[in-house]
Amino acid sequence: MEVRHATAPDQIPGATTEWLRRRFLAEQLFVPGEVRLVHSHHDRIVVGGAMPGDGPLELPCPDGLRAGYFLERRELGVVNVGEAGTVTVDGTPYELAGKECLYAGMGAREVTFEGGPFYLVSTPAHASLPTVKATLEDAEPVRLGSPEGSDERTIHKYVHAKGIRSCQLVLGVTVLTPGSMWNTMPCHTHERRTEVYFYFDLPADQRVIHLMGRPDETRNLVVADRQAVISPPWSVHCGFGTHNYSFVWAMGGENQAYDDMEQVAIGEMR
Ligand SMILES: O=C[C@H](O)[C@@H](O)CC(=O)C(=O)O
Ligand SMILES: [Zn+2]
Repeated sequence: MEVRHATAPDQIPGATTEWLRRRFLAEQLFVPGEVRLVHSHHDRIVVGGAMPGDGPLELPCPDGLRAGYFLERRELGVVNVGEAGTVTVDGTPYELAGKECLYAGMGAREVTFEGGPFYLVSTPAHASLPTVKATLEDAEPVRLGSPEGSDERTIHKYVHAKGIRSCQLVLGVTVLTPGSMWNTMPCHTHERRTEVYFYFDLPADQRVIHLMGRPDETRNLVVADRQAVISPPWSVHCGFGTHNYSFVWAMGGENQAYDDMEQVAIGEMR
């Protein structure tokens, strides 16, 4: 498991492209036959990729977690970012089609993956909540954006206060309509939550230009398919693609009501 230490906004002026990418971008989460994990000390979010090879793959418990098993004091969100797949939690199989989600609660001892591949997000947990699967339709799709703003998209909220219950995880999938390229504009910060964007369904030769940093000191990361960007509470997170795409957004922190949200007017951005 790779460790990413916490960062502060005063590190951004003067930061090189390479420094920003090492701190905030997870480039290689998907390797056949492996579960790859990245632990950010921002809200202790762990993100990862599980890409089964020939046989099923088991969720490991990396030494760095200092736990008896992965979900001993954590909860987990899984999204199938590929084709058909199965996630088995303590012997119960859950079939997930592309973009479908499974929440596994604290205390589940064995999680195995077949097919997929699967994107993983885990946050610390204090209570054991039921393991639940949801389809895109279960997530009550919300249409946002307009053709004029080049940001028509559908938001599917999976894990949140009125959806699948969790201790702190909030997670969903946003699908851009062909012809649209922008997500999350006007952008925002949320002081009580760290968020990770995982971009997928992007052709291999296309990129998303992801904007991060304080609203008045932004930087960009050029992101390829199946890469994730860690957004600390002080950072904006938004982007535009050279092609339409989808992304999983997931948050950890103490706020699930979204009332820590600070909207940024487009004209305030620098
Ligand atoms: O805090 C909320 C998150 O940044 C996302 O839900 C935003 C998003 O999916 C979008 O506007 O497309
Ligand atoms: Zn956000």
